[in-house]
Amino acid sequence: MDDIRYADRIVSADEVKIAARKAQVYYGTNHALRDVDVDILGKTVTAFIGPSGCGKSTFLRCLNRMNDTIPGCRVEGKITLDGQDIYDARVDPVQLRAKVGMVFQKPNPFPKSIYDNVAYGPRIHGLARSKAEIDEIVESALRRAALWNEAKDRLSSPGTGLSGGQQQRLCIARAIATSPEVLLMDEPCSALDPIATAQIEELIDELRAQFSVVIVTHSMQQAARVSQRTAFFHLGRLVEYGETGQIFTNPRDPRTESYISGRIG
Ligand SMILES: Nc1ncnc2c1ncn2[C@@H]1O[C@H](COP(=O)(O)OP(=O)(O)OP(=O)(O)O)[C@@H](O)[C@H]1O
Repeated sequence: MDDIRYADRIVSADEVKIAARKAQVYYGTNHALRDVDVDILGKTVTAFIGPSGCGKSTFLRCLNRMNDTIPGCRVEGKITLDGQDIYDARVDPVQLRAKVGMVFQKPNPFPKSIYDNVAYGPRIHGLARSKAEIDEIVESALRRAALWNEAKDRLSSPGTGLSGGQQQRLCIARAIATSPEVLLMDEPCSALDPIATAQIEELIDELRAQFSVVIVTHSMQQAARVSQRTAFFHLGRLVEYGETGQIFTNPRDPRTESYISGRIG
């Protein structure tokens, strides 16, 4: 892949983790997302912002083929992970989702113990040969999700018994237990209070040392706090994509300017 020339800098093809070219999404006859071209970089937090219904979550779900599970939804164009077409018939979506994990808006732990929530992925993907190895993965994922201290004495208690913020960190631990390369987060803090939100934001910043993180958020303050790159979507199109500081202080497109100054949205 050739290097990519942006207005603000040249990005080496090695830095690109996920690339989309002319991505389209249809829900039946509704052409919800049009001609999206974007390069998501490795070890970077990328925020997707834009008014309600502009297609942020739809595009996020393209990146690990979660749209496959929606009846009537069709994706066209090309999306690659490390240069490999993720929509190729040979790609197993379950394996893909182990590499491109996802955390949803509402914490959704399985009705299982805290331990089993985290051990689930490594077990189904055969990532451990012994109980001791699974124990290690569970501890390490809970530590990285900043939940170990609160959970270590109650690993066999139900995950659903945790507070909302703890449940969301459990879902992050579950997603990172399979050692993904990319973590997709769809408004991960919208159901949380300010303290839990701050904990998740701190965690996102730490996770970027290991993963590419893509976060959909309605909060421009959150996008400005946690991300290095921001993509602004409007009416099913990617209008502008660049360094977060530039998007918020010096947007190039008038639609981005209107949105960040509160005139549309
Ligand atoms: N499961 C679905 N079935 C049918 N249409 C859908 C589905 N999900 C989204 N859409 C449509 O696709 C378009 C984009 O929606 P999407 O949820 O991706 O936007 P969004 O920017 O994430 O919105 P919000 O910020 O409100 O979550 C909308 O027209 C929406 O009605």
